[in-house]
Amino acid sequence: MKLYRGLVAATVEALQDVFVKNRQADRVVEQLLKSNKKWGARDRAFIAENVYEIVRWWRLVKYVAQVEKAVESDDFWRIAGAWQLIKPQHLEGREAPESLPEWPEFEAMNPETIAERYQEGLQIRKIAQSIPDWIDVTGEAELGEQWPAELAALNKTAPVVLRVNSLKTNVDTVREQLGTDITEPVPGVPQALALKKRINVAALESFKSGFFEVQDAGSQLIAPYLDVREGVSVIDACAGAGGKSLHLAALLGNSGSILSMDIEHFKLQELERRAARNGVTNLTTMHISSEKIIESLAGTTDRLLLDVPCSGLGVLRRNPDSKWKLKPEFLDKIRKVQAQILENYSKMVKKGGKMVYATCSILPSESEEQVRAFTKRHKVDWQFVSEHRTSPARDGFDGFYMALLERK
Ligand SMILES: C[S@@+](CC[C@H](N)C(=O)[O-])C[C@H]1O[C@@H](n2cnc3c(N)ncnc32)[C@H](O)[C@@H]1O
Repeated sequence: MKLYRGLVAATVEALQDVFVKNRQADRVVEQLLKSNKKWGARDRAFIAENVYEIVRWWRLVKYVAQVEKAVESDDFWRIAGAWQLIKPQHLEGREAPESLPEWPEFEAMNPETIAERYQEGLQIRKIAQSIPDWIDVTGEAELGEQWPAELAALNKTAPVVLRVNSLKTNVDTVREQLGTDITEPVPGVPQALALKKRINVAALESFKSGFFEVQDAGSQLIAPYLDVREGVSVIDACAGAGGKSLHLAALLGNSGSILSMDIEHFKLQELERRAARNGVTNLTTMHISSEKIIESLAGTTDRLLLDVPCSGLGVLRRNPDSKWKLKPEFLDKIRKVQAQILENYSKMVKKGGKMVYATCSILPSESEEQVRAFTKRHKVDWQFVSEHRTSPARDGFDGFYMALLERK
């Protein structure tokens, strides 16, 4: 395989944006690819793949390239070069150049030292699995023996999964449209279709017509967990851009009502666009501009979804850069926010109504323990019904937690 200087330079530029300018990897790649119309499909795939792979394996590649702290352009070139050399051993089916081109940036690089450093790095879990010390310590403390398997699974590339929109079509029709050779059903997740081959789904007419949304299979288990029945009222209080609100609307067949709320107004605007595309007619949005809004809705809803903000440690497969950006202080802070949301927002549920508390975290401290603490404080008015976890290691889904509670 031949390395092209322009493509490696583009990869280096993107990595600098992610690690020096602290920008989000998916935005950086999207913008970069838009900026050069001359790149063909293979060039684009090279840049996107290499940027995401290096971001995912950042600690390991830095170790191999002997870069302590990547600051200068030279550091990033060395990292990109080292990745080219270790990639075929590290990931199945990846091509690599036989040796690095004789570019000035690669002059001081010795392939033998790189191979030795790679073998050394593999002996140390936090380097081999490319994870910051504090996350490794937290994961082990909270998950014990299960941590190494989850950690390894979180470093795999996530599959693209679609949720077929039952308001407009059905799974068989979408399968036929996209091709039975590139789609497969996901056992236990009735509206899900996994893609066997990566395609640009957003460009498809069937996507633009609202026949499906992109949503991980684990995430697709959350809306059904709320046990909605035709005609009920639902509040989705941390609705974001509405992945689960849209699913709830489909489960309700547009009956009843859905109130989608969030503290970020721009996310609700995106939700409204998606709702229109999906043919949703039973949904309104409300921006949470103050706690008073929550108080004013006390005792008004049959069902409440609290898909709370969290560390995102269950979805690292999709957002590998977040492991480098996440800080322990944020985790402490977000646990307090989760407890407050559970405490204050649960008041919106009617007596006899139900609530789901959900996270996309693999950590019990953001999930099971929050629910245990809440039900302990609310023995009189809340009943724990059930809980479920999806596991990247066990199911191949993202790591979600969901608990169902009933108000007495
Ligand atoms: C896990 S995301 C929600 C994802 C969304 N439910 C979906 O399915 O696409 C959590 C959301 O909670 C919102 N949020 C953060 N703090 C909040 C608060 N105090 N009240 C309501 N929403 C909040 C964030 O803006 C974010 O959109």
